[in-house]
Amino acid sequence: MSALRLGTRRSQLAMAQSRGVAEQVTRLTGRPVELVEITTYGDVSREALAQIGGTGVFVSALRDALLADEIDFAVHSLKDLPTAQPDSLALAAVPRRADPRDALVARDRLTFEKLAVARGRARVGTGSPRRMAQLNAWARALGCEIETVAIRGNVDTRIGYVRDGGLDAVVLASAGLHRLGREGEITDLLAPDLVLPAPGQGALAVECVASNADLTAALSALDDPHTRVAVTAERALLAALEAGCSAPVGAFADLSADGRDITEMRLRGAVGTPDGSTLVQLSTTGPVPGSADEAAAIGRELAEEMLAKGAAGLMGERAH
Ligand SMILES: NCc1[nH]cc(CCC(=O)O)c1CC(=O)O
Repeated sequence: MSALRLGTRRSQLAMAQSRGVAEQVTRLTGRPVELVEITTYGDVSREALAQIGGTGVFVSALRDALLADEIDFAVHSLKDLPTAQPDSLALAAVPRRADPRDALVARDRLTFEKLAVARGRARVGTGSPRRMAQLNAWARALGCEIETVAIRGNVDTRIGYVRDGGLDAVVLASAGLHRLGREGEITDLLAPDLVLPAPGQGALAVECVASNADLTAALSALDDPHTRVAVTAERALLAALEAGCSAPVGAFADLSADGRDITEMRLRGAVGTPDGSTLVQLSTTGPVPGSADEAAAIGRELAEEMLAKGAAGLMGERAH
């Protein structure tokens, strides 16, 4: 059988994610998979992610390769995927989500609280307005101030800022550190009560052309329906706020189990100013939605409530 061509970015994280999905595809479908490396604008640009638009920069080159039939399928970090799905491409699978939380990598193995109170204005590296807003709000609640410093670069580069003493800490997605085998660097996992992750954080998206029904069906073997429902609600919230992945929006849907059965979904959303002076945070709990459409409706409803509480004014420039 001919190998399926899996397009992947060249970064260590993308390669790790793609290798993991390739193994799963081979295990579940019996088809061999070969990796095809693609360079994206997000990988070569030195501009701050927020300035080049954030939404979609890592994704569009892989999608172009799909539509040009240079590859058969692609794996994206779901949080980097624009909320509008093009008709020509199918989101064939959302595999079971890894840890959705943000992780702190701090000097002297400090937690966020210890770091924030340890000295005046701890320097915390993150380029994400969402993380800035919530970390600054948390510091304010502790009666301290931190200095958030915009950084970019791969995981090694970011951790390097702490190693060389330039920063007191950096914040990264726990899932990414786990996928790279760097989870030992984590000194604190940030509770979603205090720092809501980005919509879709920790989840992957497996995409192929919509016209390839056989491949779409084969890849759907990797789909985790609970993860799909949760991230659908989170992304619908983001879309209804008309915000992009570089907006200061956090969203997290957790499904709670009653014994073996998953019965309830709680969706939380947050939007704030990067300085943390204002934060709108709302949540809703109800029965687990029975379909993606129902999940999306819950996300949109919560977004409407957030907008009614002033969320729009907190998002600054609308991304796309
Ligand atoms: N924006 C870059 C990005 N996209 C996905 C991840 C991590 C893995 C994930 O969230 O699934 C990261 C790095 C980070 O936020 O630390």
